[in-house]
Amino acid sequence: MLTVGAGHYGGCVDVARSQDPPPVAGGRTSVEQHRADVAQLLRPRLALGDRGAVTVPVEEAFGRVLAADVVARVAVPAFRNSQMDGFAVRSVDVTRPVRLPVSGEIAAGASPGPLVPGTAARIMTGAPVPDGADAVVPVEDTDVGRFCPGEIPAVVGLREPVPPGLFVREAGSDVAEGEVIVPAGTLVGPAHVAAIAACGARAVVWRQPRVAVISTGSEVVSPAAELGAGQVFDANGPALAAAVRAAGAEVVGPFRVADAPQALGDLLDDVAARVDLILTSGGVSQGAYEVVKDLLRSAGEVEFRSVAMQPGGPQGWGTYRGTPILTFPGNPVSAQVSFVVLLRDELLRAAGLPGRGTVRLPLAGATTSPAGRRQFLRGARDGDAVRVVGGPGSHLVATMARADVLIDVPEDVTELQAGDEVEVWPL
Ligand SMILES: Nc1nc2c(c(=O)[nH]1)N[C@H]1C(S)=C(S)[C@@H](COP(=O)(O)OP(=O)(O)OC[C@H]3O[C@@H](n4cnc5c(N)ncnc54)[C@H](O)[C@@H]3O)O[C@H]1N2
Ligand code: MOO
Repeated sequence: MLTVGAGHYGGCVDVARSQDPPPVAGGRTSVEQHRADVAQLLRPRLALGDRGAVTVPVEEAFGRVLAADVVARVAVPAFRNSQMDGFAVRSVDVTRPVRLPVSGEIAAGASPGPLVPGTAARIMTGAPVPDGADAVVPVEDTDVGRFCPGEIPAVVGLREPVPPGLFVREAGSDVAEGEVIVPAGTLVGPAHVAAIAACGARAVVWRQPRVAVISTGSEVVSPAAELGAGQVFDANGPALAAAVRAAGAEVVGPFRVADAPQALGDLLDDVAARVDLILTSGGVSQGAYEVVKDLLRSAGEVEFRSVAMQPGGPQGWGTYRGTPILTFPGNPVSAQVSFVVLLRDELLRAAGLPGRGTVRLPLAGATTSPAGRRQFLRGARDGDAVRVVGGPGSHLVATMARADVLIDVPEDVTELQAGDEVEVWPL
């Protein structure tokens, strides 16, 4: 007899099969019901304001929600400076066309002394306007015409009277020192990053949810390894880690663990205390070595059920030592679809980010779908319509990379024609 099972298992581990949920319609739970159960599990534990605040450098503030007002550490501009490359003058010296001697040059970054009355100083954009000067005449409006490096003209001819304040940017004209520049609760975007940086401030943001990502399976090896017989590269760890990050959360891991309950238990014990959510893939169907199901049935408060969706049918949800845990099926398309349909919006919400939503689009061509399962077909936008990409198989991980949406086909729909409207989830 050929025996090549997981050596970590003894005989048949028929642990508490009676814990299976009572069957609902067709023995499966609807996607809506499971989404609602996942939301009920996660929302109280992942509330944005409950995770504590952290101070981060401005470079790390993008995409985070401010837990406190950001206050300007300096005024902006911090000093009176020139808005143009030109000549700094006293407006009282230029009430009519005049020629003024050029008394010096002020480049950006300089710290000039006061302007000698009755003279002009060559000045560059952003350079401090010297005390005494109250206006800047752009070089192209003078008889100098344009600047050359190191060649300071002796005299400049100014053709028109100059009003006070011309092309001078006053200190604090954008924001005053101590002013609130971005209020608490703001989702930090690029313009906020610029404002926070320009004011020399740091950002106090809500800590991101921390999610441990665990791939299970004795056949699963690092994508950097050589592939042995019967092995597969770990696609789920990297994929779920990327998806978690894209949804505004921090990743702990990703980890890989063999079909060995003791090893998985040790890893869960280690991560449970330091994350807000544990995400596993694999080990939840009907095989002899379903490490996740077998361990968590006895050691955790986790329920397993069959959800009426494909891919992503076998699902578990609950807690492990008080930490929420979701167990996704191992097929790589199933794991990714599970994330999009069940978890993505919850993580986005926990990070204070908007959900991705769905849209309705017409199908570019006819397709079929099995009865009784809500299908999440891979699709690609095609002009104003959407077309199916590849087949329904949940192992088609490389094909999925050509898709940019999931096409949601309801349980009772078995045939769709070109032009029929379908619900579409963006990937
Ligand atoms: N008798 C039954 N068998 C299966 C059923 C069923 O209802 N009855 N359900 C099928 C469905 S649907 C799914 S989905 C899978 C789920 O299985 P598991 O969650 O136990 O996952 P595994 O068996 O560990 O792996 C499934 C498949 O995916 C590959 N895999 C796993 N992890 C990774 C990874 N990190 N990266 C890449 N590929 C991975 C693994 O090698 C298997 O090929 O069960 C069906 N069976
Ligand atoms: O439900 Mo499984 O996730 O079909 O492939």
